[in-house]
Amino acid sequence: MREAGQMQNLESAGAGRSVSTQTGSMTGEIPRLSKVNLFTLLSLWMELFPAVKTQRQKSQVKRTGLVVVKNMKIVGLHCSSEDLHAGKIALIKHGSKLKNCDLYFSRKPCSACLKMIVNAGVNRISYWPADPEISLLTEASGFEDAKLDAKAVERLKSNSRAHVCVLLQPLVCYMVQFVEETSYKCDFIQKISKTLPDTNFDFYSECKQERIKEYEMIFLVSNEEMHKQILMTIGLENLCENPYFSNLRQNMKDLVLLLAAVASSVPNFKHYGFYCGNTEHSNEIHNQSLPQEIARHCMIQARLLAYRTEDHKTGVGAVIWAEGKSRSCDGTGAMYFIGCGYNAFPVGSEYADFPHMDDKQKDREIRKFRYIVHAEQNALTFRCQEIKPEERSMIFVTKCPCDECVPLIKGAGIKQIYAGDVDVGKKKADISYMRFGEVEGVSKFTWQLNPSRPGVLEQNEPESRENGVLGSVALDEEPHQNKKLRLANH
Ligand SMILES: O=c1ccn([C@H]2C[C@H](O)[C@@H](COP(=O)(O)OP(=O)(O)OP(=O)(O)O)O2)c(=O)[nH]1
Repeated sequence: MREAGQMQNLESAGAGRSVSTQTGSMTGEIPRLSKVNLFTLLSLWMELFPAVKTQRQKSQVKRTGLVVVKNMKIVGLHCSSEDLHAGKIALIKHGSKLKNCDLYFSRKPCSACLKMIVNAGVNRISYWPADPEISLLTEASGFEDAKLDAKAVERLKSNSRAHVCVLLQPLVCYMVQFVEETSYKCDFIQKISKTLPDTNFDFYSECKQERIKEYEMIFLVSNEEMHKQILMTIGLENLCENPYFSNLRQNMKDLVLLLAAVASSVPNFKHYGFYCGNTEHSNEIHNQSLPQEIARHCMIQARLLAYRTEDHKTGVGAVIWAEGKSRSCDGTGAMYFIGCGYNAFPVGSEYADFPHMDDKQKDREIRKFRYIVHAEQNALTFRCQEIKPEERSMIFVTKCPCDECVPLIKGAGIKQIYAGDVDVGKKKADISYMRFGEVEGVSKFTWQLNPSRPGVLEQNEPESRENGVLGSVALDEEPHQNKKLRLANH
């Protein structure tokens, strides 16, 4: 038996199947991200959630991302705010529902957070083994406090029922190559590439290199000796010996590289972003839409989810967020997580239960389409919050929603769709994409050049929104005068 399409068990059906090589991966096999690595990557990514402008980084307390998982389903995506650490936010948001949950932190939580989440009865606390939330890479005055806190964390850990651990699985063979290849080939990059006058300019690789540098600075401790010292202080002396230490660092580097590749596949590039194609209403729609950096952030979450697909050929990820009426304590501002999923066969089915063929296969009976549950369908089925009609809710899908999904999205009361649009208007033999273009009452934002004239929009922008909350400060989207690629921070 397997879990739901939201979070299937990798080990049961994951890596190493034979496929018809549409992926172009080196062996013709499609690698798959383990659920543990997916949770870990999402926690790192949540640490990078575009900060609300007023958020100041308190020097010694590092921003931290958090993924809350219950019965293998993601029930919370959070990041710390100016006032509250991620663990405290989890406590406020989930309370006693944290019982038996697994928490994935992008940094080892501090003692104040740990005592509360342990007290709530969580099952497992996993953290990224680099600099903890109370930074140990700090100037002398704060170092003693940071060490004391690390000691208290160890004491809480050894006396708690919860399993507190580092969970990093090595990526399956060719995973990094596969992600790099599919990120480069993904619709967003291809759409930009087509418009670049200089075809030799590999802006994707350039973007990825910048992201790697940036994320290594944030998530890795560059100095190996320093990293060992941190591991010793946070109770991981057993990982300081080789080969454990070098394996750990290699795993960490691979995950950072993977994150950089996926993040670069939805880049902050010139005037590209998620826009409503209808220029007549563009101003009105623009005001309703999310800031581009948040839309890109959520689409990258969906892209990460797509690497858990059970479809041999086409991985699709979907994530649903909503915007509350006012900013909450979460570092995501007014935005809160509703649900996520990817395309997979029905819960409980075995790998061989259903056909896996695409429409190149003449015999329609052995095609996958009537069996596979779509990413949006899994996100809706396994959502952890209701979709409130009075709030703006939005779904991010890595490809255009098909005719089976569009009425579901609309019927569920989702107000906005952010999606790729490569298949829009296509009618294939067993799946079609005709309805997306015509659907009314839902705003659609697809990846394209800003349809309003660049410059004009920026100067006249009346108001901007920060993480879903109206604000008076203009968002600093890229200044676009330079022909050369300029890469902004995520
Ligand atoms: O809204 C949608 C549409 C499709 N899918 C999934 C279902 C199926 O697993 C796959 C189908 O993708 P596609 O239409 O691209 O067909 P394909 O046969 O995989 O590829 P091709 O583009 O060559 O036809 O995508 C979703 O999850 N959500």
